[in-house]
Amino acid sequence: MSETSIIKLNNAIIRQSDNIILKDVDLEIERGEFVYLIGRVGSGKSSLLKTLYADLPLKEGTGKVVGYYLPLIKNKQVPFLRRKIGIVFQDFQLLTDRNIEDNLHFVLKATGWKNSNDIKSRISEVLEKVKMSNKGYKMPHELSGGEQQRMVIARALLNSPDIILADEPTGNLDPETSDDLVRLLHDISKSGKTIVMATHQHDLLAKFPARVIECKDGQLIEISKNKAETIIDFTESETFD
Ligand SMILES: Nc1ncnc2c1ncn2[C@@H]1O[C@H](COP(=O)(O)OP(=O)(O)OP(=O)(O)O)[C@@H](O)[C@H]1O
Repeated sequence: MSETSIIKLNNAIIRQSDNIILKDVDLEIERGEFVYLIGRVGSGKSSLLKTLYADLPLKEGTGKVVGYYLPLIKNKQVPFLRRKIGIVFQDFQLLTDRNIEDNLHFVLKATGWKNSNDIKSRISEVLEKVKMSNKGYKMPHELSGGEQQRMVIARALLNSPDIILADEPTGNLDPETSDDLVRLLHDISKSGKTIVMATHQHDLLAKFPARVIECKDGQLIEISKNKAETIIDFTESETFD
């Protein structure tokens, strides 16, 4: 693992139940990289992300994520790995019975924060990072889809993770709101965080170029290693519904 790589899988096989979803998986991602993960429905994007946060066990091949060796990770280590990884899904999973600040407070308490001043200032820091400082008092249902997703990102940032794994984070958003959210994720990555984002929205790849990896026919394929190559028009090459 190079000194700067934060995710590394070698010769990995990813299964769901007994079925092989991806094989011969070699993947190395550097600290601060932004990576799009594309591929058809059912091609294995979510399974790969789940492997990275140890929701799917890695039993074949090797893999290391933020210093944790996945094949031998113990159940009690998983929460510590997850603190270094912020997870953002398509469906916002804010607690609907409390306002945003209380949602964030709940997570900090659950992850060991005790001092109420520290908690308060961390909440304002993350709200500021997602440009939602003035909306912390709102209930989730009082926010738009894009705003809720920003709050989910704020929550993912609470414990200063090294990596953000985003699975279709723009899936429920209109195009303009999607652009804003992806712009935000790119800004976050510029601050040194690694972002892996699964998406079907290929227009985003051209608008906000970055490395692209595709899950295809049971394998991971490097489509473009660097930003410049991303300017390919993916929308014309294939439709990934
Ligand atoms: N819990 C599970 N048990 C068994 N098979 C599963 C499970 N979850 C996913 N699969 C199967 O694994 C394959 C890969 O699914 P996965 O969700 O990783 O694909 P994906 O690329 O993320 O798809 P999508 O674009 O629809 O989110 C699919 O064939 C799916 O049916």
